[in-house]
Amino acid sequence: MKDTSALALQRLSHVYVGDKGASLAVEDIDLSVAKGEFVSLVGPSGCGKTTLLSLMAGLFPPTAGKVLLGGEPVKGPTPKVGYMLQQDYLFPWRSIRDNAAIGLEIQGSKSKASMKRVDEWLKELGLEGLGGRFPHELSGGMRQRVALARTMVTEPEVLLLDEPFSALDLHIKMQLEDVVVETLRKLGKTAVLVTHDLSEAAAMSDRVIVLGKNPGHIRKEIKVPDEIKSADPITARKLPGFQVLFEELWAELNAVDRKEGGGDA
Ligand SMILES: Nc1ncnc2c1ncn2[C@@H]1O[C@H](COP(=O)(O)OP(=O)(O)OP(=O)(O)O)[C@@H](O)[C@H]1O
Repeated sequence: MKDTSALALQRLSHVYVGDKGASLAVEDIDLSVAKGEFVSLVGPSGCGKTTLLSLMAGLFPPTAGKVLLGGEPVKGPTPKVGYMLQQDYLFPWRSIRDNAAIGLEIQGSKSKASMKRVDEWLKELGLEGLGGRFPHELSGGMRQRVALARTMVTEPEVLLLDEPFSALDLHIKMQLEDVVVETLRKLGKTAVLVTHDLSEAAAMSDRVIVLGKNPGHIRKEIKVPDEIKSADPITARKLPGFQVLFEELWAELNAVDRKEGGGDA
């Protein structure tokens, strides 16, 4: 039967081979993400979160198992998947508008119509009138908005978010979490977030996957209650059930640490 999820990992394992021999990073991971769903991956350092995102993005093939995107095997990087990272990687010599258009250039789809889309995204993300400025003239939060515009302009189906807010001040980070959730919900996009911040995972997600390590594996899946996941992340944190959810995640991560000598969450 054809897999109908937006993104699926099936019996996925990955072994890194280097000078010091082979090491099993993740083993036997099964995960299905539905279209429009927001899933977070949390777990101790070294449990394989970035490895999983890289495999989802098709940056390298898994040692065993499959990654499916819309039911089709991922064979390499594809424009259907967008990536947002902790660093914004804006080019300092390019204007904000030209930075936001870089994905289009790489795809060879830069045109008058697609540049109109760039302008619309800059406006949508609160950057109207700043297209002619340069990255050094913008704050960290605004630069991450440009990075989000650059990603959204290429119209990916799935967004992979690798700690994109971790370098930002708390209130900027919370504002941006809201912007990302609102944008993805409006367009029905699918997202997978890697974060060390349990509050962020709880406030943004429909589902949180807690990973264990040695090798990386799925330890527990925690569904976010409806009242929390239907609120925006800032409001979600104020709801009575939020603390309960946070405590559940906290207890689970501490259990990983006790069992596996975890490292930072
Ligand atoms: N290129 C590589 N070569 C060899 N081993 C690697 C490589 N990349 C990652 N690993 C190992 O694979 C395991 C998973 O690493 P990964 O970076 O995916 O974990 P992580 O959960 O993202 O960690 P962190 O939270 O610290 O970013 C670790 O044991 C790591 O040392």
